[in-house]
Amino acid sequence: MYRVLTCLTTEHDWRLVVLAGTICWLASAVAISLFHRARASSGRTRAVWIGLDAAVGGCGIWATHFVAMLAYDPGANAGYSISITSLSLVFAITIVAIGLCIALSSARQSVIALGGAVIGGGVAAMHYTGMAALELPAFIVWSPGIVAASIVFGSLFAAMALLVAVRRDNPVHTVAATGLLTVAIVSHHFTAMGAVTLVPDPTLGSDGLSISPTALSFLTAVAAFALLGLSLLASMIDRRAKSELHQQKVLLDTALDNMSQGLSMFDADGRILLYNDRYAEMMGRTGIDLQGRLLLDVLRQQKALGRWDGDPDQFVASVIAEARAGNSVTRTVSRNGRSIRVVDQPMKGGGWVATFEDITEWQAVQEQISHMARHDALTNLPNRTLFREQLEKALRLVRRSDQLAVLCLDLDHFKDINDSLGHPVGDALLREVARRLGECVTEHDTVARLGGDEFAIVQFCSDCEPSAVAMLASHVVEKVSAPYEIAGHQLVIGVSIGISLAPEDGKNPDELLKKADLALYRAKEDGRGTYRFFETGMDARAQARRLLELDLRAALQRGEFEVYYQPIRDVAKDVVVAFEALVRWNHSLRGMISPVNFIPLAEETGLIVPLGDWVLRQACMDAAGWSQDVGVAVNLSPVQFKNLNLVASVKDALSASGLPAHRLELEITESVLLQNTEATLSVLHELRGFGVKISLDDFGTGYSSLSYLRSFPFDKIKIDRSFVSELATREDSMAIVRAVTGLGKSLGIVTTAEGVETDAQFDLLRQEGCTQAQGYLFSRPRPAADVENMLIQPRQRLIA
Ligand SMILES: Nc1nc2c(ncn2[C@@H]2O[C@H](COP(=O)(O)O[C@H]3[C@@H](O)[C@H](n4cnc5c(=O)[nH]c(N)nc54)O[C@@H]3COP(=O)(O)O)[C@@H](O)[C@H]2O)c(=O)[nH]1
Repeated sequence: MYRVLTCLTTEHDWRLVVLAGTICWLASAVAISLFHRARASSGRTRAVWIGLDAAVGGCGIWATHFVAMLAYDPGANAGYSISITSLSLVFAITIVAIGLCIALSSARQSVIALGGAVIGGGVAAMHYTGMAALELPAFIVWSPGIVAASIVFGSLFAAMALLVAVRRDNPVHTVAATGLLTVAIVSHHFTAMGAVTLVPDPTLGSDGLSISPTALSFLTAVAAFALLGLSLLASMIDRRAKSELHQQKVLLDTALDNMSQGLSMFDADGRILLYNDRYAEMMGRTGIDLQGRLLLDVLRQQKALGRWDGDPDQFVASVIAEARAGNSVTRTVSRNGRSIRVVDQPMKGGGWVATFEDITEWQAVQEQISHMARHDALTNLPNRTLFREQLEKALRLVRRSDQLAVLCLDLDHFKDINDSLGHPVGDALLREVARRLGECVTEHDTVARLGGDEFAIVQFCSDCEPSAVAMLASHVVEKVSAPYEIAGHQLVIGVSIGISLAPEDGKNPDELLKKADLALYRAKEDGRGTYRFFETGMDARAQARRLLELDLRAALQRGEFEVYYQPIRDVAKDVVVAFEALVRWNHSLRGMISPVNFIPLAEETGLIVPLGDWVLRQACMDAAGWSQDVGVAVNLSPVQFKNLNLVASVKDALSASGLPAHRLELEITESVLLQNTEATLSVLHELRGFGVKISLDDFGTGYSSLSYLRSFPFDKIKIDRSFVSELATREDSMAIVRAVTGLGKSLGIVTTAEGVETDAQFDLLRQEGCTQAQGYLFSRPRPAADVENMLIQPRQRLIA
């Protein structure tokens, strides 16, 4: 130890020692920093960092040595062999590289310490080779103990330096590791120098290929500083780039971890490069290490655990092929009862990015929307759209031995129930009808609600009896017609059914529905509450109906209508007190057409409005010219009440004819009061307000006739002829007539019996105190020209 200190204090120039120490510190700082870079990277990048670190470290050690040698005064002129000096540099770089490789090969402390010790060995190898390059007129005698100590110091401190460096890549540890590595090099050098004893020998000297210590040291110092400076700069740039990269990674991780979607990125071989937790969670891959693994391995593992049931090889091969072809693929998979939409988007270089979205709720909403678009909200039955689809499907499947029938259903007089009892009752009734229809069919059949009170059934039946459709239809009629108990009301409703059959009646939905509709129309015409199959003639009837409609429009223009009058007599006085105006159609080709054959069509088409207007004007005009001031009764259709001009039309008819308002009676049926009651009552009050009389026609045939009497102060009740015709034969009819006439008397309302055909009926009506009578007994409806005759010939039947 004393020898080492003596060498340091007496044989070295301190200024150069400080320079050597500075170079050594810088070289150590750069070497530690590059060591950190090498540790933070992998593969080829790591190899580059190791190479650079070895070069910098080796050069640093080498430069330190030769600057320190400049500080050494051996007492004689010295030179350095170029070849051995160069060899010492190669030793320094190579052995430092080996030490670094060892230290970076494992995370174990012992291996890292070994790597550090090898680096210390490299320092020693360089030093003693460098000393061998020294050319002096003397030879060196080495002190073995001190040589050994120098090697131990170098290796020990270098090992410690790496152990500190790997603890953490922060300034404190970096400075500590740098200090330890500096100590390793410096302690080794000066200890080794202490082992030297020079024995003068004038025969020894330079071989002429040596460089002077001053020149070598200067060049070494400059080169070392330049190299170290550049390396330090490279390391700093790298550190900054790494730091930015790290920040970006943190941002990326934050974004990935907070995404509602799952995401994973694969290279061209299907290796997982990146993924977020949501991906692992959605695909049931939590708890397994996914980073850097091949998707194929992951899927095989999942399959082995029973968590994936596909063919991993086939699946991965197809995904890779699609990515290579540059195709974007979307598919929906099911995991843990959830639906996941997966989109594979190809990347440059053959890899792909996969996004995973949980679409379970979205799918449920879509299904709900689709269900709503194809089902009726009230009954949850298929609507018209779905019905057509199912009919089309059934038609595609139908074979020769199958039977396919389309049944169109219409509830009889549903509107009356809906209007009189309110929509909630109507809705409940429709729901109950739907339920009953469901009970009538099999799982092969479809029941649909086409709208309002229209339903339809497709009966699909393989190898069944031809009568199966008829059986179904009559079962439906029976079932639907059974009484209902809804919101405290006892209701009865009938159903009419039209049936078409495939393929005989048609091969497409439109044809079949049209024909079932025609048959339905016939069922209604035939009294409702029944079913009818389509027959060829029905087409012709429909055609005739269409022609009638066209004719009806033209008839108004051509003036083919005529008003007939039927007298209404006062029972007590036995005189005509009014005439009912009844329209007739004097068709140019078909002769006289009864209103029962065209009024319903006129109402359906809206033509009743201009026609009714015309009758009103004509009746007022005719009545104004009669010789006696008797009344004139005009029928108003419910459709006319929907027309906002009704009051104005009545006023116009009166003012145009000059007929006093009190002579005009307007007859309305109960169905008028069923529709939009408030507005209807206000029109009735307005009409009555200027003196027109209002009569309630066909009394007793509706749902709640009595209640209508409370809703409006009618001037007259007309007892329906269905009661009058059975007056003499049915006690209940008699009771009804008695009740109505009694009611009229007590309310001060005139009662008119319609359809009086016999003296017996007339006598009974007189006995019951009925105010007025009308019917064939007195006269059939007659042309206007016969009115005067009817006025002067009381109770005499006029031959029609
Ligand atoms: N909105 C309008 N409706 C009108 C108009 N003109 C007629 N009608 C309605 O058409 C239905 C059929 O009328 P019509 O064939 O004229 O039959 C009337 C009488 O002929 C018939 N009647 C009269 N007495 C008897 C009888 O003794 N026996 C018997 N079998 N039938 C008889 O009754 C019809 C009159 O009924 P009502 O109107 O209820 O008083 C009919 O509903 C007419 O209302 C019109 O211009 N507008």
